Amino acid sequence: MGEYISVIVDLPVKQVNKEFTYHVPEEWQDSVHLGRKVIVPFGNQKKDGYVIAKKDKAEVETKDILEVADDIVYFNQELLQVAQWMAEYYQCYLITAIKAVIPSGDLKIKTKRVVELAQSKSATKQKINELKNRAPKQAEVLRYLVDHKADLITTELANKVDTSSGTIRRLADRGLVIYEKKEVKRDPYQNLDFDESNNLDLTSEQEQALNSIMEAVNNNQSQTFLLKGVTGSGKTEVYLQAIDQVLEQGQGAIVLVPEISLTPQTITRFKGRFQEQVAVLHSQLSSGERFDEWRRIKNGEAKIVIGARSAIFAPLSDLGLIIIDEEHETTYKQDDHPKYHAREVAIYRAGLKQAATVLGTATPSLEAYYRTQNEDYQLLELHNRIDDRPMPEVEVVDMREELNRGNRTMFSELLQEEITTRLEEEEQAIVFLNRRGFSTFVQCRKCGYVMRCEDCDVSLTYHSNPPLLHCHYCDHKEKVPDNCPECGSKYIKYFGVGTQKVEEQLNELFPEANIKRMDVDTTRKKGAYRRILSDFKEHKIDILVGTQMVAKGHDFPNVTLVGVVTADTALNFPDFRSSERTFQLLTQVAGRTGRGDKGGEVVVQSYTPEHYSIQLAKEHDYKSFYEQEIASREATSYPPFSKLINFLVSAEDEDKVIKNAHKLGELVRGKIEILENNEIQVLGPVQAPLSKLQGKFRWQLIIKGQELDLLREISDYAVTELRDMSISENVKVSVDVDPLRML
Ligand SMILES: Nc1ncnc2c1ncn2[C@@H]1O[C@H](COP(=O)(O)OP(=O)(O)OP(=O)(O)O)[C@@H](O)[C@H]1O
Ligand SMILES: [Zn+2]
Repeated sequence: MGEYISVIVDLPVKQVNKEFTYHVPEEWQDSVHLGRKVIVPFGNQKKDGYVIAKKDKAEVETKDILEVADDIVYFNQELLQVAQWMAEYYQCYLITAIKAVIPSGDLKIKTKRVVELAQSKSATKQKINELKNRAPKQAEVLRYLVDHKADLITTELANKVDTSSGTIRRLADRGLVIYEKKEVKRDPYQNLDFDESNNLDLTSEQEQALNSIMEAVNNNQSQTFLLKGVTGSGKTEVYLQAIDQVLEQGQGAIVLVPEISLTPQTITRFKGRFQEQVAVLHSQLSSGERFDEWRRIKNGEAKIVIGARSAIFAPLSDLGLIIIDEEHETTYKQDDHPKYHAREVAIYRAGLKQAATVLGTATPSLEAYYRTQNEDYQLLELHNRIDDRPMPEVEVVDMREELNRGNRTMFSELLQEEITTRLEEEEQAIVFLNRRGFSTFVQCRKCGYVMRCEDCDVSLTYHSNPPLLHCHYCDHKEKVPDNCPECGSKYIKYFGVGTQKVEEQLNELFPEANIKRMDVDTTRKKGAYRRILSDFKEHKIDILVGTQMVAKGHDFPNVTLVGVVTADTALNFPDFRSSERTFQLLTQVAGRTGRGDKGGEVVVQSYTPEHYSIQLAKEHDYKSFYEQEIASREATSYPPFSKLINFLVSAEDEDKVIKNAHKLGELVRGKIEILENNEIQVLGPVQAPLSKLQGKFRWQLIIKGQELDLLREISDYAVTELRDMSISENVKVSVDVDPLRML
């Protein structure tokens, strides 16, 4: 039985994107099965491969596998199905999808050599009596081992009884202790205390939401819910109690949060309720720590997984519930192959297991809310904040008028007044700006030349400490030139505002206040993020300045003011979702205030205050925003009224990129003609908005239509044809199904 196996070879190329059959020698036949990694002869090479099935016979002549790679079972049938679905839906190689699903990096089990008693306790006690006078230290060590179950290595044990390692060696020589290899679990949270928390009494809205979710869970229905709850309405408490009930039924749950919300506060809330049953997976863990958490999940020790996007692949055996918090966040979509969206993967996986999925947010993506309208998803709403706290008052300030009145600073009079009041009242404020650095571009005043990254077609951002120009796309850094590289003049000037400058100006205006900045630049060091947040919580900081990082997820009752320095940054992006992004971001950041009983206010500064995203965010009016936005999507037939595939053509040689992009366009249009379809639209090819990145020129092409299957057929055809042509050598064509960002 099962002499043969089907293997997916770890070589991401088109010709290899299929199953290969190998023979398994007798000695390995029991251990080699689905999910195991093997080493196989491939051509005249050795390659890794993953077993996706066992077979009794082979249709073709087969070779023997060379080796079994390790003793890890990387995936089961369920996760294989998820990978297969991803490969098909997002058009990538199966091996690429499989590798997204399994753990990567250092997959070694950490062990230590601990000292243990060689004989039974009663036998040892006898020896202690014999040794007591002759070798008192040796007796003490034995006594310690009788009394404690400690798993200590030699030096640790020697320390405990204040002796040297030699004592323990002598005991080993006498055959009284032995060394045992013991597994060590790397636990990234072992040094943290979690305050235990218990279920709160739910509000009636929370109760209703919970009941609907549990009805689906209890009936094994793979229903998707959209839990739309205003900021501070207690969505997290609903998740916690749903999970509690899922656990009681012996099932497990996955909770996805955006990487940026994976704050100590969030983890504490889950660990505080469920202790070591919670496993945490995110990119800041070492691969060893991640592997240990992965194994805790796999062997059933941890039944709740909280993590960023890729935690959707956690190897839980009996999945009952998936929660996706802040469902609208773009980080749920992966930028590299497989370019999956965690929400779609979640819904697929939940379908396999008859599990329920809950998408939670205050500002649903248009796609998700649309799906509640046609009853694909079930809508659950929390209209009110906990304790009926009012939504924060939002003031929109027209910065053009400020300038007319002679205010040349970046802060409106209103914002300055409000900050002053907060400081007097000993309350706290958050000041938000979605751009880091000091000045966002540097320009010669004489000739107008803007300093740009050589490898990316973007302007360089000036950072003040140390004074360097940074590329935010490739992390290249360079000195600020004394003279303009173009015309040689000395009139180099700094324009645009970043968080560093905001911090500096706030320090000038409010010298007595304690001001801290939180963005990528101040949180690089391990633990920095946690420290800033805990300082803010303990009110060691009065004003927290920052990017997205300050905008999301936090629950600080003493924050009574949020200032948005400019609301317009996202609006100017060339993307059909820019209004949606702006509305979401403003609503989220506004939601960080008024969470305690002191109320809260928001000051939003803008140069386009009349824009509906800003006006409706001010009114906390999602419904009107949705209606206005969905109408414009329908008129232009953008998602959710169509499906998109984006092709990105890139290479170091610009001419080649242009040629290939046009050829791709021809192939796509030709195929559409053959299909006699006049509904599918082709947009482009055009130069991508980010026209050069890390030394590569970029063009793009979008196809848009009702039926994704048709779009995929076109894409498959065009990409394969192009790949076979000689002009495409050294050119990369990357396919993105359901693209979220089109830069
Ligand atoms: N039923 C309840 N009774 C009392 N307090 C509650 C209840 N539910 C939640 N809370 C508290 O209300 C606060 C806000 O809740 P929570 O953070 O869960 O809201 P949220 O909807 O997830 O917020 P956001 O989307 O803004 O991050 C928290 O401090 C939470 O502990
Ligand atoms: Zn660059």
